[in-house]
Amino acid sequence: MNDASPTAAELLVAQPLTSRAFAPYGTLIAAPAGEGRPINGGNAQRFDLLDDLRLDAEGGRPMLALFRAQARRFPHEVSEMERHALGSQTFVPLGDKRFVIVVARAGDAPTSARQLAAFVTDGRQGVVLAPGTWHHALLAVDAGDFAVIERAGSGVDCDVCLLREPGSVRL
Ligand SMILES: NC(=O)N[C@@H](O)C(=O)O
Ligand code: NI
Repeated sequence: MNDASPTAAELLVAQPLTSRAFAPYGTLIAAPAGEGRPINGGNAQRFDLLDDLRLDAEGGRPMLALFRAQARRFPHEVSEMERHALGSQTFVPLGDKRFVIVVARAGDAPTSARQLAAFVTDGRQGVVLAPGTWHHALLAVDAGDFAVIERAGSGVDCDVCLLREPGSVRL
């Protein structure tokens, strides 16, 4: 008889998103401090943020999508993760909209929620998920629109894994 007590389901606590903590999974997007480069006769400032979005592998093309997300209820179940092996996926809130991002490093599929990390944005931050980073589908804290930039190609670039040991994530 197996006398090992069943392990309690992992409850992930979403940590404030920082560049350093998110580095294994991708890139944090935030408006830089200070002034941008004056453009348009000084009527605007330009901030060049990223020029390495990985979107063209195997004939891929950049896709700009709009996700009109409903607010999720937290704690939220985490039992299914996905990855886009051929391209990055970028999420940028339109307006002050927080979201939770649950991730695992690219590579072998995670099997347990214990292998995951969870972050919550400050409402203005966005993220670029590096190609192959395992992640939960968008978990909006605040309902609203998100600009999403990803690779569009001939096939569907989305591998899904079901966690043998699921968990949940809370704010
Ligand atoms: N399904 C879809 O387009 N969205 C996911 O890739 C996601 O990460 O939210
Ligand atoms: Ni995705």
